[in-house]
Amino acid sequence: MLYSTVPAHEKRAAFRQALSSGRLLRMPGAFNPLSARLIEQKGFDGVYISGAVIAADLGLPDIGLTTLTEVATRGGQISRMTNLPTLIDADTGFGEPMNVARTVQTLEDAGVSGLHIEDQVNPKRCGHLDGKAVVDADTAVKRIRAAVDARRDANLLIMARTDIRAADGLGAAIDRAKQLVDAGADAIFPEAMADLSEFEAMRAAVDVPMLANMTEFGKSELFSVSELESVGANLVIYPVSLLRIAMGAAERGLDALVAEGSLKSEVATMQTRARLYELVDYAGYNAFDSSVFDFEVPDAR
Ligand SMILES: C[C@](O)(C(=O)O)[C@H](CC(=O)O)C(=O)O
Ligand SMILES: [Mg+2]
Repeated sequence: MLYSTVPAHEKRAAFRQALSSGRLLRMPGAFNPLSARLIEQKGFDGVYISGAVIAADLGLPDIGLTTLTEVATRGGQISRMTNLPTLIDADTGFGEPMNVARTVQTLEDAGVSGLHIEDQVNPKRCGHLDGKAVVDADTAVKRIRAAVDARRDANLLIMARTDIRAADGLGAAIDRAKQLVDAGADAIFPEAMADLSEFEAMRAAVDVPMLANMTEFGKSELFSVSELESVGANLVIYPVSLLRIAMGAAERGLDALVAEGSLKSEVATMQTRARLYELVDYAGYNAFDSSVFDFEVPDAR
């Protein structure tokens, strides 16, 4: 009822432990707090909170327009709805290294389990688009050092993302990843790897957990869980997938309403009222106050 029952520091400790297990952790992106509950019920290992989704949700492109306050608010809303660890996209850290420090503390207060900071210039863009530019190594390293020094819970995972692969190739990505790990990054997010062998090369180069980004319509092929396991990835995100699925369904539903004058034909594919009530735990609230749920719910699954 109401919120997650696991405090943030325990989720962070559990996340650290899971990452060291050698198992590939699967973290779909939640597009709202409710979808985080679905991700948890389906048995996933964690919840990703995507910057692209936060921006898209507000009707904005993913070019660094969202503010730290907006991102932290969403991070808190999602984190408090799930017992799973959450990993949030902190983009470039919202400014200079001192801003990065504030970003880390603000996101830590929001209850996330980890965050990633990337080495793109401001304004940033989606990592799977052409024409990205990255900052020099010194600036990238300063961002990570500031992030690591700012956290108060030693288990808050600071992940360094590098976007340099698209501009300067795999060799540069490996060099950059090593520098970021030396600067204190707990994990690495090599963005826009071209194929499995690139993940494998990155894996061999650094000895911290490595993330694979399986975003659709991007630069990377959509590798399966077992393929990613075989190259030593520790974590896989499906950052925008649930939003794409939901928006695809919404668009088809609206087309049907226009064409048919009613949504009758769509009802079979909708989440039922009963399932929604199960997900938001009406029964739990009723145990607290029996007047909450004293009605019949039609259409049980
Ligand atoms: C992971 C990512 O940073 C995100 O914001 O979810 C995006 C995803 C996307 O735009 O497909 C990225 O890869 O840059
Ligand atoms: Mg992003």
